[in-house]
Amino acid sequence: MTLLKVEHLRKEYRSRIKNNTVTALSDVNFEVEEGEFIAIMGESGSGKSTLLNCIATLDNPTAGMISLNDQDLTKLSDKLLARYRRDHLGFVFQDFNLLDTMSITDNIYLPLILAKNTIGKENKLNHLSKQLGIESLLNKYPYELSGGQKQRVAIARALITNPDILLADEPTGALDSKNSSEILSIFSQYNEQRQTILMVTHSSLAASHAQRVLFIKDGKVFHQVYRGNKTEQEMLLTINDAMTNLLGGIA
Ligand SMILES: Nc1ncnc2c1ncn2[C@@H]1O[C@H](COP(=O)(O)OP(=O)(O)OP(=O)(O)O)[C@@H](O)[C@H]1O
Repeated sequence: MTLLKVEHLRKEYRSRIKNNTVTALSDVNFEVEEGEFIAIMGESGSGKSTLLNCIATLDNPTAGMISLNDQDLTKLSDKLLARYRRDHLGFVFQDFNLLDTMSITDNIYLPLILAKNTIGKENKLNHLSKQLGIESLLNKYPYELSGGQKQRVAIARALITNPDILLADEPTGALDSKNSSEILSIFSQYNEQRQTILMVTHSSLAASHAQRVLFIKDGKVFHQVYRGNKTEQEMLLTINDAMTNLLGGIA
């Protein structure tokens, strides 16, 4: 079943000083099936974060349509959007975005508290913290944790509401290779349990965990590769080939 549809998405930014217009996205079209794990790649400034922010309803598109479960997000009022974001979307960021004044437990509970949906919160926390290996961290504070531990906590916080889609912007960008690989394995495991994931990344190694990679250039999706039956290693070679042949290399 199609979960997410992006049609003719356009985003322009107007500079206040010179009245210049920057076209971050010119005409983006793609669909995501339920249970897919998709990576979005493209060179710096190609519009990856803008695209993710529009899907996350954190930014307003200039034109076009984004629908999740047949609900057109571009037509919702700000109040309904905030609710929609809370109830249906999960977020993981490069810099974790945990609140230092709250314990790990309270950080993970936060989306449930904001959604006023705290019934069974202890069971949800127990389940996720076991899966993510963070049980011993629950009474600590974010500043006491390593980057890899913080990202596991951020994943628990993103998944505690059981979101339709997990949106991740460079989730391994601040991690060393060992922690990156652990976080990507966690994504793959949740994807095997049918969690839909959309991840922006610079890293072809990170993208090789996905089932499909979309390449953005000049504000459009201009190429995609499918994992199919390829191993991660074979997928990595395919992605690197695509980058070399089609983009002239991405940093
Ligand atoms: N708030 C903004 N105001 C003006 N221009 C912006 C704004 N946000 C992004 N842009 C411009 O839109 C274009 C796309 O930016 P975006 O951050 O989406 O790219 P990106 O592919 O995520 O880049 P990177 O990989 O470097 O993070 C760039 O030209 C950028 O300068």
